[in-house]
Amino acid sequence: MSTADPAPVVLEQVSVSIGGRPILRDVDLSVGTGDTVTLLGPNGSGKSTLVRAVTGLLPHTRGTVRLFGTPIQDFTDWQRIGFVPQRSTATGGVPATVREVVASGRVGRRKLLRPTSRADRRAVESALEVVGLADRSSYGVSQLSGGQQQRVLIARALAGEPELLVLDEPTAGVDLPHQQALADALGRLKAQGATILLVAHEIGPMMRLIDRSVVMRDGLVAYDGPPLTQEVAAHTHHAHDHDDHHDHGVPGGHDHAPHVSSPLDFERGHHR
Ligand SMILES: Nc1ncnc2c1ncn2[C@@H]1O[C@H](COP(=O)(O)OP(=O)(O)OP(=O)(O)O)[C@@H](O)[C@H]1O
Repeated sequence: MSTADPAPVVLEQVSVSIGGRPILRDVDLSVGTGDTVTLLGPNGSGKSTLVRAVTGLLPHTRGTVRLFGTPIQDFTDWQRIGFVPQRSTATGGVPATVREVVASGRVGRRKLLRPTSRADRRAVESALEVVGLADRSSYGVSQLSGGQQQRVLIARALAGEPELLVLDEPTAGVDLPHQQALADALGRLKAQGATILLVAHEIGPMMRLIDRSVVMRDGLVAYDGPPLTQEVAAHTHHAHDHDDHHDHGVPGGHDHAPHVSSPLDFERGHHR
């Protein structure tokens, strides 16, 4: 891909309010073609809100969000973007098989009313292999464990072969061998020129892919720079608050289980 391509993600002075409460405040962020950027930060700092604004799930109140150079309100090429939502926000209670959910990741790529192509089937098979669920493809998603359901969501996004992949804590509840498999799959996507924006508490084996880290705090970008070391990134809950936003320490940080609902929960009536 040429460097003249517009950056896949550009946020300029973006603010998001929910119920009148400011959640993101004047966020500037640019993710260039082929970059892998990890979003870090303590619980409630606005990471999920940011990725929901980037994926069009949440409207921004001020500023500009551009995807591949197009203001998000005019953007229609959604098949270029893959999204892995936070765990348990999109699979609970869905009466669908693993293969159906993964194949739904191809929908944006298919021509209207055309049967699935060989490329569709190959992409679905390969995504199922990557997450280690090929032998469970006919299982109902609700029969699977939480970690396996998370792997289904990852496979769905990979099946779409996106140019921009946004993942919100994809490895929460996923065991180490499957984290490694995901890192390998993301590495292959990256080698093909894909751009990756990753919210993560546990970077684990994905550390080697990271080009840049952005740390959120209280709805602001508190750090944007070289990747944080694996040790620092993996122990955010031990880090002390840093007021110097240009060092490599993580400002603040409490690791936790995600607890904030996503709009998908509301669609499915899963209020938490
Ligand atoms: N749907 C919502 N309704 C009300 N408040 C919300 C909603 N979504 C997020 N918030 C609030 O916005 C703030 C930022 O939440 P967000 O989920 O973006 O943080 P986060 O950094 O992703 O944290 P986590 O790691 O817990 O997911 C929190 O104070 C949260 O309570």
